[in-house]
Amino acid sequence: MWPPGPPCSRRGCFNSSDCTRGRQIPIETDKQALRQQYRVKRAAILPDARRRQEEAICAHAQALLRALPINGFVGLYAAVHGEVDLAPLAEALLRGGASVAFPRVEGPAQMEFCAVQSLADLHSGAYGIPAPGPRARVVPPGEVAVVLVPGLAFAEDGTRLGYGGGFYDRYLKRPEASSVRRIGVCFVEQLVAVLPRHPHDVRMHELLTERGLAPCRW
Ligand SMILES: Nc1nc2c(c(=O)[nH]1)N(C=O)[C@@H](CNc1ccc(C(=O)N[C@@H](CCC(=O)O)C(=O)O)cc1)CN2
Ligand SMILES: Nc1ncnc2c1ncn2[C@@H]1O[C@H](COP(=O)(O)OP(=O)(O)OP(=O)(O)O)[C@@H](O)[C@H]1O
Repeated sequence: MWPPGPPCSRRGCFNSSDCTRGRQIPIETDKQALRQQYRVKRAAILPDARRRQEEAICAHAQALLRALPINGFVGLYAAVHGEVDLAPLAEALLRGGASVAFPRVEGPAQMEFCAVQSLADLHSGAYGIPAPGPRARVVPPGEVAVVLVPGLAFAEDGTRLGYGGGFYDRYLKRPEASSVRRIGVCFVEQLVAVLPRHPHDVRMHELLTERGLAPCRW
């Protein structure tokens, strides 16, 4: 910056007043800025590339789930706001007779996974997201074998940035959910080296992108 503005207020720092060295940025502000940044990044993926990437992600997921002896439910999600659309995977799993569950927001702080037999069982729910209706059976977390988790961004260590409701964190922190295999799902554009992490943030075991499944290093 020229001419130089007022000096940085930090003692011993000779930079100008827009210097960010040594400033304690609150973690929430940081997350909000990152949410906006990754919403924009995800929206910038062109339709053709997105279709190819989603096809690859669904194919990797299907191969993975076919190879697993799954006794229990696969927790999916109904994509919104440009999340990776797993509908073809959901259709294939349901056709193959797998037990499939989708999240339903139960209140300001709680989410449950509920059993569905068909994608037609999903109706507009909280936040306008398609969700199982009120009569759908709640699957106890202990019966959920694996959950595919959407996010705005994921870090290499499995830290996830969601929309800020804390629903997945609260769900996955429940002691009955401790054995659920947690797989974050995103496009490679949403991968980041590090993300801010709160003590309540529950990390993913693996990340699934169009490149395949990668374990998270904790
Ligand atoms: N597909 C999907 N289903 C899901 C979630 C999710 O992240 N994705 N959830 C995960 O927790 C739960 C719903 N949680 C949500 C929490 C906050 C907002 C929210 O505040 N949305 C903003 C806009 C977000 C954006 O445009 O990026 C809003 O409505 O103003 C939405 C959903 C359950 N179902
Ligand atoms: N286990 C928990 N117990 C109590 N509060 C929690 C817990 N997990 C998250 N929260 C609350 O939820 C809020 C949002 O958390 P965070 O910013 O990590 O959301 P997110 O993971 O991005 O959102 P989402 O899971 O809905 O996509 C936090 O400010 C925190 O108060």
